[in-house]
Amino acid sequence: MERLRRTMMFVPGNNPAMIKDAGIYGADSIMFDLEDSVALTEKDTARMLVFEALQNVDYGKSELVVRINGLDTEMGRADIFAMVKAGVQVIRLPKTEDAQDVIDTEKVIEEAEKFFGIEVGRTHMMAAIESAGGVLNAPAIAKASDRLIGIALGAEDYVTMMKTRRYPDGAELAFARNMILHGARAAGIAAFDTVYSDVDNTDGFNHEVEIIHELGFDGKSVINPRQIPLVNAIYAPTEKEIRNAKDVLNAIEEAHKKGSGVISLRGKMVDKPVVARAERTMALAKASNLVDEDGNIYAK
Ligand SMILES: CC(=O)SCCNC(=O)CCNC(=O)[C@H](O)C(C)(C)COP(=O)(O)OP(=O)(O)OC[C@H]1O[C@@H](n2cnc3c(N)ncnc32)[C@H](O)[C@@H]1OP(=O)(O)O
Ligand SMILES: O=C([O-])CC(=O)C(=O)O
Ligand SMILES: [Mg+2]
Repeated sequence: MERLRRTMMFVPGNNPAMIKDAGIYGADSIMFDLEDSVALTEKDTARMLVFEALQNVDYGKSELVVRINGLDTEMGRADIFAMVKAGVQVIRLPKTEDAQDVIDTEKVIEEAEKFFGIEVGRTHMMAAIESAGGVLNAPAIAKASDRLIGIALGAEDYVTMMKTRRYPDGAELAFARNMILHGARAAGIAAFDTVYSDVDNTDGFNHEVEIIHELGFDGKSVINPRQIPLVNAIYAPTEKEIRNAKDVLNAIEEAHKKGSGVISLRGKMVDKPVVARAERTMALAKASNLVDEDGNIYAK
C-alpha cells in the first residue's frame, strides 16, 4: 500500500529544540530544512545538527526528508553528501526549474552513495517547484528520475516571482496547483501543496486545506505542529464514506468469487476505480484511527 503523506512538517535545521521534539507531533513526514529558514552564517551548523539528529533521534514512523540547498549554491554538494551518509530517506530539491536539475542532483546523490558504500538508489528524492518556469516544466520534472516520490508547490517564492501575493481564494495558485497535480499524477508520484504562513489563522488554513483536498493533493507542507491535526481532520473520511468503502470492498470480493470485475451496489456500478477509491478511504480511515487493522469502525 502506498505511503500516506498528509502532512510534511518543515523544521528549521538550525533549531536544536525543534529538531529534537519534531517526532512527537504525528507528522507523516518531517522535513528538516537547510535552505531558506537557515541564515547563510548558520548553514554549516544546521548541516551538522541535522546529520546528528538523523543518526541519533528516534522519529518513530515519520518519514524523514531534508530540504537541501540547490546545486547552484556553495552548500548543495556538501548537503547531499552529509544527508546521504546519514541515511536520509528523501532529499527535497528546492526551486527546481527543469528536469536537468533533478538529473544533476541525482548524479551527486549516486556519487555520494557509491562513496559511502550505500546501495545505489536507496536515497529517494522530491522536487519543489517555486517559479513560473518550474510550473511549466512540472510534467517533465515529475518524470525525471525513478527516485522521485513526489513534487511540491513552493508558493511563497512563486507568488513573489509572479508579482502577486497569497489570497484567501487561491486564484493566484490555481494554474500552478493544477500543473503540479497533473504532472505528479501522470508520473504516478505524489503531489504536495505549499505552506500556509499565517499560523494563527485557523479558518484561512482550513479553507486552503479544503481546496487542495478537493483537488486531490496527497497532502500539505506545514510549518507548525498546530497545523497537523487540522490537515488530518480534513483528510479523515466520514463514517458514511467508510461504511460505503467497506460495502464496495465486500461487493467486489463477491463479484470476484463469481468471476466478474463489476457489480452493482445500491444501483451504482462498482468497478476498478471505485475499488481503488474505497481502498484509499480505508487507508485514510486507518491513519485517522477511525478503524482497526481489519477495517472495523471503532465504537464512539
Ligand atoms: C517559505 C519557506 O521556505 S517556509 C519553510 C521554512 N520555514 C520554517 O521552517 C518555519 C518553521 N516554523 C517555525 O519556525 C515556527 O512554527 C513559527 C516561527 C512559524 C511560529 O513559531 P511559534 O509561534 O513560536 O510557534 P508555537 O508557539 O506554535 O510553538 C509551539 C511549540 O511547537 C514547536 N514548534 C513550532 N514550530 C515547529 C516546527 N516547525 N517544527 C518543530 N517544532 C515546532 C515550538 O518549538 C514550541 O515547542 P515548545 O512548546 O516545546 O516550546
Ligand atoms: O515549499 C514551500 O511550501 C515553502 C517554500 O519554500 C516556498 O513557499 O517558497
Ligand atoms: Mg521557497
